Amino acid sequence: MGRGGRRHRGGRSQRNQLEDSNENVRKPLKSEASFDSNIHNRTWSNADFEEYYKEQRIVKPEEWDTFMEVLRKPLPAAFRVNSNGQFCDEIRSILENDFIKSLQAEAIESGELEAIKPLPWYPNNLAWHSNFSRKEIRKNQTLERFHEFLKLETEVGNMTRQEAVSMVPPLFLDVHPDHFVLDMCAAPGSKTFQLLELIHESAEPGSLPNGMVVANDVDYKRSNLLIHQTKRTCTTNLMVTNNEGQHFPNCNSKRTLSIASEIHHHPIDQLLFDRVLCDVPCSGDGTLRKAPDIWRRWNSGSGNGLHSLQVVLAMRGLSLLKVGGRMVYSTCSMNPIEDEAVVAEVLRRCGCSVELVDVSDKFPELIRRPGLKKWKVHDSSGWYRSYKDVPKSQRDGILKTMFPSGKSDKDSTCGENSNEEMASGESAEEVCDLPLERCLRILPHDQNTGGFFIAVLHKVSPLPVSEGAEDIVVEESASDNGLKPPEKEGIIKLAQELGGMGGKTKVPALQGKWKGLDPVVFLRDETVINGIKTFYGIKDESFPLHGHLVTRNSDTSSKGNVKRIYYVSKSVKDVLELNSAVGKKIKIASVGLKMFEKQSARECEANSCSFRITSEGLPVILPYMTKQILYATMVDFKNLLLYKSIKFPDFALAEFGQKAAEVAMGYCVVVLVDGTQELGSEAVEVNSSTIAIGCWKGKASLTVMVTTVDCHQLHQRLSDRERL
Ligand SMILES: C[S@@+](CC[C@H](N)C(=O)[O-])C[C@H]1O[C@@H](n2cnc3c(N)ncnc32)[C@H](O)[C@@H]1O
Repeated sequence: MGRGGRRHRGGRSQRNQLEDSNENVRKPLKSEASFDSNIHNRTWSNADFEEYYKEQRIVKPEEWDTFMEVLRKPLPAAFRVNSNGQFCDEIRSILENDFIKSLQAEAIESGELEAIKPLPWYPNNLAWHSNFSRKEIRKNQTLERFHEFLKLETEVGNMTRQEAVSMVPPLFLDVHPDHFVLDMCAAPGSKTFQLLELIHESAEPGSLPNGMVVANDVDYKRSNLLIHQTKRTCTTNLMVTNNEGQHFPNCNSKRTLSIASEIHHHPIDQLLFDRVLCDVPCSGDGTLRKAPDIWRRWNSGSGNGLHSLQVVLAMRGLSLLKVGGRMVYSTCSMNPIEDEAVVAEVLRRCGCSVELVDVSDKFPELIRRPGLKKWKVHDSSGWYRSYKDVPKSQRDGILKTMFPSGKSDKDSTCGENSNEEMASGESAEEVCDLPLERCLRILPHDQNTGGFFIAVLHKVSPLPVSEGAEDIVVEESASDNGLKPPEKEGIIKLAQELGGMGGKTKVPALQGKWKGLDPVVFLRDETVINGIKTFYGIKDESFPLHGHLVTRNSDTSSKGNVKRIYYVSKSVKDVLELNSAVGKKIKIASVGLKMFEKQSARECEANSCSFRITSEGLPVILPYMTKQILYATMVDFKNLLLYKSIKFPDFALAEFGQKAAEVAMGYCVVVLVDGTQELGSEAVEVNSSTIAIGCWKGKASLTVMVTTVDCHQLHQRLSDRERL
């Protein structure tokens, strides 16, 4: 059984928010309805924008008109087939063999060559581009079947709508299943979803990868979207946190990773990550085609205002990265102040310890441009070629790190070609001497997408002490905030250094309390754990529950206040165990996979276990269950999906009705047998194609515990299979 299939349930409104939320721009979420009604009143131009990017020469003059023309066109829809989804192959085949052909006529009518096509640079035909915008797909009658297909498969978690360019950063991160990955600014979670897919790649049903993903975002509401979105991956290897990325706390690790820790004789290892995705908040003008309201509010100040936050986020990412690890820095802005200037500053600060990786041979079908080496800085007073031209009055908003040389008038040395004064007294244009051409800029007219910027960084050695937060060990102590004085000083010093760049960086705020979030606690109630094990026939040696179950409620007393129990992988368990003290600083919004949910007392009459298995938990635990399993033929299975509740004598196969009547009251699993399996066999032969649903065995009937939309989708999929 895959992890992505048929377990998505969730309110319509939250789903809409997910789809509508501009994944890249910091702005309030808004409804699609208002987007549609306002779209015609919008101005699809901005003189300042045009002046700015002409001056920055992000495209050649002869390309300018095409660049602007494409920017004013609605963004074509793009979507991904979830690679861990149970029906991944079937869905890809429907796209390749059915929709490519059936939508062709419509494409020709609209003057396009093809209606949908796989993105050539995305592996295994799993990401698709449509030449129709999302609005066209919704409104066009001929596209109705395709729209319904997209809607249903997205709703049940088999597909994800995601901007094509937003799919790029995880690809360059090169994630393996045993990697510890930090997604620093993760919400609403499209890229986290991809990272989880990579972590789970090629895992057998029920086997959990060694790696994990920590998905962090400062915004609590947006984190909830992420939690909702990633639920469909059915992963036990995820921790969602709510910290400021630039102050992401140091955590303890069992691994002995850091050479630095030996050199500095640190008493404990610090948790460092194999991969870091630093997809920072940005001005977002690469998303103009999707969010045309940006035309109206665009100005050069937005990028300038975000530059220092972007630098400190990237620096913290690098300090949390293991030596030998890789970090991808990305924005959906085309602005060099948020892009190349940030990368250049990070490289300057890190010296030889960090390299900008040349990825020009990777994903060659992805059309990209090299990063800029020259750019200027602009504010409401005009253009500056060099920091020394910036009047004192403007130096609060314009920082030296925004310029290609990163130097102020004091530290600029004479004779460097980049800083020679022109005869007129005006500074010469600066040229950055770092290999910024290794960065990638994707422009909308390159391949009919949004705009995006990516830099791939490799950590060669520990960061210089002045920059590396990994050199600051944080341990709990009796002091009020848990920091020993010298270490506290270290953090303050770091913050001051970072703040010294002109940004408004504040000293890390230590969270003594959980600020509205219940603490994560390990479930130690033997009665509950043994009850679950006995009822479902789970053996600790095959699927350990002890130490892997957590709750969000500290009261696990017999009064039974625990309502939901989450299962965490070994990787997440280790991090949680070692950081229960640090946990006061990490705000954990969600951890692991919701595996068991409490039934109401009435539902549990005569039932020895008051916890049912959740839809998202079932694929993970099913291979290890030896009790409460029923095997149904296709007819009875489909009838269950269709009628939702069936009395025991009414099943097509009397033997199945009989078995259903005999199983213990409460939650049970109905597995579809493929004709070769014995109806009465004890253990489930689970493989990636096993189809199973959770049901409730009552006094006289069996009732499915799956949402209507999931039942509908599964019924349709099985009917399609029978037809073929
Ligand atoms: C470009 S969006 C991230 C998109 C996300 N990676 C995805 O693929 O869905 C930037 C995110 O950064 C978050 N953010 C802003 N400031 C932050 C900070 N200081 N630390 C962590 N996250 C921050 C915003 O809430 C926003 O969700």
